[in-house]
Amino acid sequence: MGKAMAVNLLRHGFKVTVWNRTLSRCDELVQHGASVGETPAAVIKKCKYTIAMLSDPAAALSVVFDKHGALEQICGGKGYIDMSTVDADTSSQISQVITSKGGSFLEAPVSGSKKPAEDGQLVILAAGDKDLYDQVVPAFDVLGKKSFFLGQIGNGAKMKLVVNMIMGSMMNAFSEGIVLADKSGLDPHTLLDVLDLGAIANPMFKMKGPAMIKNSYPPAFPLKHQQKDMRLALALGDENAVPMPVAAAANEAFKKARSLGLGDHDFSAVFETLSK
Ligand SMILES: NC(=O)C1=CN([C@@H]2O[C@H](COP(=O)(O)OP(=O)(O)OC[C@H]3O[C@@H](n4cnc5c(N)ncnc54)[C@H](OP(=O)(O)O)[C@@H]3O)[C@@H](O)[C@H]2O)C=CC1
Ligand SMILES: O=CCCC(=O)O
Repeated sequence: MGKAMAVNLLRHGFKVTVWNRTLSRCDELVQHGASVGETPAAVIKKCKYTIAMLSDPAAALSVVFDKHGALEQICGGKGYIDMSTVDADTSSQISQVITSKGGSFLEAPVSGSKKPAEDGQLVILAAGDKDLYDQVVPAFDVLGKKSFFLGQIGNGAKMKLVVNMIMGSMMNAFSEGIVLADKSGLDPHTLLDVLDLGAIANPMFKMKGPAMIKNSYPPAFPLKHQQKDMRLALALGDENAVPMPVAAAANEAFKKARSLGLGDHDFSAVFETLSK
């Protein structure tokens, strides 16, 4: 995601300095015109605005708090925008330390996967510092087709988790439907055609269905991240005493898929749990 987003910014004339834990993964971006910062702190030192796109809460915290992390160089006049999918508490911790050093902070997780990231078609769910939001709208306009400003820190994280909880639950129901159609003697391709014409037609079924029928799961949104999002959404449900039996069952299926070694496949690979 980070690579696709950086390429888009470069294409649209933004000056971009990149860092990645595995630094060699920056090479392709250098070919597109990016400079490399040796550490997160070096990126912050050089740039007025820094965007983070990291796997999970532990990674997001590590890049801020660890040695040579963002916190070492953040100061007044600099903005830090975390676009990773994390929980509200992680986001609040980051916001607190960034602002305590005079920096401004925005959480801005995204809907949309690898292709929308490449095409600048993400949906951006921002919350936090409104001034910073207004300053970075030109970059958001390149990265996404629509940005929402959702108010106080945590609201972006929560909205993202609710959306992904629904998506993960739908993927499980969809998988069961394909298997049920197949095992009961129907053509699963016809099922896709029927679904596509009715009230529950959606881009996810349309894009992923044909590959799933062939047991092919080219990674767009890695299954391990979808399971992380189910886990974080269920924790949000715990906090708010919201019963979520459907999401809990979907989370179990994603955990099972991870145990089968499918974590780096697309999250549609949860389909495999139905035949294993
Ligand atoms: N893929 C998708 O379709 C979407 C993903 N997201 C969210 O965006 C985020 C990134 O997803 P995606 O790009 O797919 O994930 P990837 O697994 O492809 O990339 C994860 C990134 O996090 C880095 N990272 C992991 N752990 C650490 C750590 N401890 N310290 C520093 N860096 C670390 C990795 O570095 P390294 O290269 O060294 O491993 C890599 O750059 C996730 O929060 C995901 O949920 C949101 C919308 C869509
Ligand atoms: O967090 C990942 C979302 C993937 C998508 O919206 O297609």
